[in-house]
Amino acid sequence: MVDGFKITGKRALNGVIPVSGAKNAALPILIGTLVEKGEYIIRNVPNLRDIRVLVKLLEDLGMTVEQINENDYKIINNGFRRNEASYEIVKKMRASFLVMGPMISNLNESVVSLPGGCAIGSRPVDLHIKGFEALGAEITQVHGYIHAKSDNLKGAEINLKFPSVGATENLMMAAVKVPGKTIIGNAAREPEIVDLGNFLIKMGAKITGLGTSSIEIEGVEELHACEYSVMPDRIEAGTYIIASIITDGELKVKDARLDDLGVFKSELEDMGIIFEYEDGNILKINGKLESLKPARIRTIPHPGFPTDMQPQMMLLLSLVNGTSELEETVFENRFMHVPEFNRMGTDISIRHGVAVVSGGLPLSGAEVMASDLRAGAALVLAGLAAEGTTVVNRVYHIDRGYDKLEEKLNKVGAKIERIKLDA
Ligand SMILES: CC(=O)N[C@H]1[C@@H](OP(=O)(O)OP(=O)(O)OC[C@H]2O[C@@H](n3ccc(=O)[nH]c3=O)[C@H](O)[C@@H]2O)O[C@H](CO)[C@@H](O)[C@@H]1O
Ligand SMILES: C=C(OP(=O)(O)O)C(=O)O
Repeated sequence: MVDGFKITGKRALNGVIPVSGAKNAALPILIGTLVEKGEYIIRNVPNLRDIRVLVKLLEDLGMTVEQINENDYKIINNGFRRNEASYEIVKKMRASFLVMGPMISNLNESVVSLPGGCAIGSRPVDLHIKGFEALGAEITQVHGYIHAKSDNLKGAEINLKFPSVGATENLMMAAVKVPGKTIIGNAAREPEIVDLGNFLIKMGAKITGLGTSSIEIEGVEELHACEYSVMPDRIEAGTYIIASIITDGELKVKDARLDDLGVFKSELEDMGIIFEYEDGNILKINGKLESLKPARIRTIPHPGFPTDMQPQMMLLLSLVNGTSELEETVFENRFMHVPEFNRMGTDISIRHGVAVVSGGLPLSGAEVMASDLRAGAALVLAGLAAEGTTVVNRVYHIDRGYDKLEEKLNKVGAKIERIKLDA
């Protein structure tokens, strides 16, 4: 049996929904505590399945992890206990592969399992590996594991073929203690990279160019532990912004930083949404679903439209009158939600990597299946907007990345019940 959500649709949502710490910043920052010995306090960590998996991995590598209260962790790094990150843990979460950067910088030899693909794409790690090699690591691959010898690293100029978020983060963590200057060209510019970089700078790292496509790192011999608070989750915020638009009532979102969402803000404004901040950090979202215009959007790395908002955006577009188009350019297989949406009454077809959405049809509740994290979140949104009852199966995908999703939505008027279902 697995957990599912039973959602009663068409309820008005009112009040303020809070945004938790960002999964995609908390994961690399917690992994960043492997870079140097000491006692760290990491605050605003979301309560997620992925965080629990990572804590197991950090403990397995020798760290002492104490959850001092719901969202704050103390991590004591007294050095690595072992030099291998096993498949058993890495297979559960791709971000675990980011331990390789700190391992390479601290251990002469290390072994990390290859993460494997997932529903949205094959997701290779060749760019991470090429970068480590440029820093002087000797890499071999045996039985699904990457073995690295890294006793003689030095700064290098690395040009990424694609601005990979994970490769940029892994290479930053590998390079901060490597002698000499490392330049990461065509680096990812996502806000989570900036958050990780600021954490490393707080530890004493010398990094410039964060948020640009050229990151320069001047290696230092030693860093020090620090206290750090993780940024708010921009994808969670975007998901609740869409929840607000597609439901009746006046749902506001607390700690939604629109600037972190790249062109998401201007795309919604072009469709007819007007954003307004109240009391500094409460976002009010104005605009009637019936009067919004359709859109043509393509996902591209930040500051382009975020791929992690694509399924939720598609759901919104399916409720807007007219024909919209959504092109996915970051992951080759991120349209698994389309047949599930269509089971609920949407008219979406995929032509050459572009989803063509004939919007404005009413949704009716159905039994649907989450294939991955954001597809799952988008199906919950569909359930909120649909007539009748929707049952979303396999919500373990959603639990990976949304802190208390049903609890937060129920507090503002939704009716979502966690139930047990056959997988
Ligand atoms: C934990 C985390 O932060 N996850 C985010 C991170 O994933 P992740 O770090 O895995 O995403 P990347 O930016 O690395 O991947 C983007 C694209 O590059 C390809 N690629 C990547 C690395 C590589 O070595 N070779 C290669 O070909 C991938 O297959 C994918 O098609 O950024 C993605 C893109 O914004 C987001 O959707 C994920 O939510
Ligand atoms: C794809 C995502 O995450 P991950 O890289 O952890 O699979 C996501 O957050 O939407």
